[in-house]
Amino acid sequence: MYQLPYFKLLAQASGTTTVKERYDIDRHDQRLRTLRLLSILVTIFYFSYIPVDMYLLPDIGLRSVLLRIFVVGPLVILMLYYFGRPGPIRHKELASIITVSLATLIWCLGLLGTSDPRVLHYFYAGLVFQLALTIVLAHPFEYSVYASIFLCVCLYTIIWFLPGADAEYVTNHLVVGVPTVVLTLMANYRFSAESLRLYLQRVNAEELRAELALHNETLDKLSHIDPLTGLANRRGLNRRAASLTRSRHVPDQYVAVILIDVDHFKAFNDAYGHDAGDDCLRKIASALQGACGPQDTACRYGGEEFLVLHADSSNSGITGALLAERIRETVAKLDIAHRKSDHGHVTVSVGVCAGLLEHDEALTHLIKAADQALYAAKDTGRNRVSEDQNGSLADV
Ligand SMILES: Nc1nc2c(ncn2[C@@H]2O[C@H](COP(=O)(O)OP(=O)(O)OP(=O)(O)O)[C@@H](O)[C@H]2O)c(=O)[nH]1
Repeated sequence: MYQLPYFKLLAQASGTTTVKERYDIDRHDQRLRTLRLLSILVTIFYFSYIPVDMYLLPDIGLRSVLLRIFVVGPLVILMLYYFGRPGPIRHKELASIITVSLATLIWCLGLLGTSDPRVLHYFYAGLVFQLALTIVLAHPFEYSVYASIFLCVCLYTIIWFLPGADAEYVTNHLVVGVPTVVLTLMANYRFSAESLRLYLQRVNAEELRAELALHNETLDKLSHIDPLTGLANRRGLNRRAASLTRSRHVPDQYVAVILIDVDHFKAFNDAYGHDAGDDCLRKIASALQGACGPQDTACRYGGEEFLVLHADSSNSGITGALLAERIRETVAKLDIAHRKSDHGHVTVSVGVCAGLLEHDEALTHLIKAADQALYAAKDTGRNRVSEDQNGSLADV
């Protein structure tokens, strides 16, 4: 069977629930705020008609005042109280529809007591209730349809009991009434469908934004990680160094830069193949991480070159030179066979330089010095640690 697009959208699944349920929950506060404000405005409008009653139909003026104040008044207070209670927004919207419908019924019953024929002109004001329901309060379309049917039954039943009403008068009234009901319901349908469409658009945009943020986070992580070893890459190192430089807790961060280069790695690749070379780099990377403390950052600095940024802010007493020696030993203990090495297994040469990370360029200077120390370690036989001590090199 054909279903209006608005109802089709409402019935669609949204996660574990339907769009309708999610729409009602997500928009509860906003819809309640609007409902409360508009209900108060419609009530003021309703009560402002008391002088009109008294002027047009003085014989029922008092009855009108009493009905409006002592019957509709408490109904409105009850409705506003109910708005403040926890509960689904649809129940609150239903409560406001019932209030308007009862106010219409009470107004109609009030008019029944008059013998003044001018009541027929005034009865057109009954259609204002229709406007309030469908356009001003702009309830969900399905509720507006039910309420409109109730209003029509109410108005066009009572009309026959008004003084002077006949078939011709009722026909004239219908000529205005029917288009009012149909057109305001059409407008209400558009409001309901449009507000649901906007809501869904916003939900989609939010979901896309969250997805994008997640992708960005993953991309950010990937861009700071070396894919072969899983260690930080140069970008990751720079970020860590920048965070140390700007650390407020340690104004002048004392660090050691430890540069590690695999010895005779070209020969290793030539002897065992590139895949075995990759595997060797992965093993050395995980050995590095094992030797480092939680404050240290191990990164793959280049092809077969690694760098550890040692920041001993917890004052454990482990100096850069000590850590460098530990790294050298750990790699040697891996005992990765290397028949082209004098030692028979893979070894590393290490250069160390310690200093203050007081500004952004400090890291570059420390790396240069550590690199000099690394050259010295290579030149003096490899498989050793060499330390740069303020420009002069020393073996550890
Ligand atoms: N398997 C593998 N090899 C790499 C990778 N990156 C660089 N290499 C190789 O590492 C080797 C480095 O060689 P060299 O710079 O000559 O240094 P070396 O042979 O280690 O000699 P020394 O450093 O003087 O002891 C080159 O053969 C590169 O191809 C990598 O990601 N995987």
